[in-house]
Amino acid sequence: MPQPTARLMDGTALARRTISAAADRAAEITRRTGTAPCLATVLVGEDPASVTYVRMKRNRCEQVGIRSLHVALPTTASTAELVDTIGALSADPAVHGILLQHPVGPHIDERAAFEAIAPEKDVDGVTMHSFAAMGFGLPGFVSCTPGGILRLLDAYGVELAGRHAVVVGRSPILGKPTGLLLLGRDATVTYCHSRTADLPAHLARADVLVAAVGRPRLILGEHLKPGAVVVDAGYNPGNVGDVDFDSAAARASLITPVPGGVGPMTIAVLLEQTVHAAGRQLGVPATA
Ligand SMILES: Nc1nc(=O)c2c([nH]1)NC[C@@H]1CN(c3ccc(C(=O)N[C@@H](CCC(=O)O)C(=O)O)cc3)C=[N+]21
Repeated sequence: MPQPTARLMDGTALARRTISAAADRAAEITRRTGTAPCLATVLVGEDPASVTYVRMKRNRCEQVGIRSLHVALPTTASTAELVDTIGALSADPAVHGILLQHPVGPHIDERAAFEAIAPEKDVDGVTMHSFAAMGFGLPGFVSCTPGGILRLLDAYGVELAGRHAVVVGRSPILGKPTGLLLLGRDATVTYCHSRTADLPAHLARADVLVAAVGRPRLILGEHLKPGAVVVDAGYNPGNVGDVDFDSAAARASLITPVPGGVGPMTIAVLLEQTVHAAGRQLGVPATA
């Protein structure tokens, strides 16, 4: 029996457009102030996936005219050292945005480290200040992956108001803020997580499903409501998502691929927020 095939939500193409606009804005800021926007990236330890992600972000920065300043700390760094490092970047007028790559290792108080990021430099949307703004629906920096997810849904005309969105995962920088943003757009939001009883019963009721749990191919086509919109925000080793793409694509109406879906949009939002932060700190108001 031939199955309808979902349309792809192409994160690579949307990211290219978003990044090109950010590059124009970065050039304008540099031209008017003589100072290029600057993102500081902070990495603790040498986890190979984290090293790769940070390198990707820095390469992308350089391509669009954002300077990047990298701070690598050893795995043995203490919370106090990390907080001091981030505090110094927060106070440095040459730095406009700060990204602390997650995870930082179990011996570090990650929340304390994130909170050392000055709110006006929190271009990764990880501080309590940014989280509260997301919750209240106020302007501010959004968590990059959740922000990228909303941009994808908007670009493909996905209606959110009144629809049932199911978020699988509740991590502080991914699942939880994604639910807040969806709620802010008047979706009816259900969070599922490791303690959820009968996950399939919730999945079957999702008009919009966001998988953000980090369990390879947890979600199968048979779990989906026919015609569901499926966003795979899972990042697992080897570029494998949380959704079993082939079976899900046979049942969904729209779906993000991995790679080429949410990942590129995460970086696009980071760059966009970095140039926005730089524009404000350097006193170059947005023209458009
Ligand atoms: N503070 C913090 N903020 C983050 O935003 C953050 C983080 N920590 N820790 C790790 C995760 C992971 N992450 C990704 C970003 C882009 C791709 C991405 O662009 N992936 C490409 C594939 C890349 C390839 O080809 O290897 C894609 O999906 O098409 C993936 C994963 C951001 N994260």
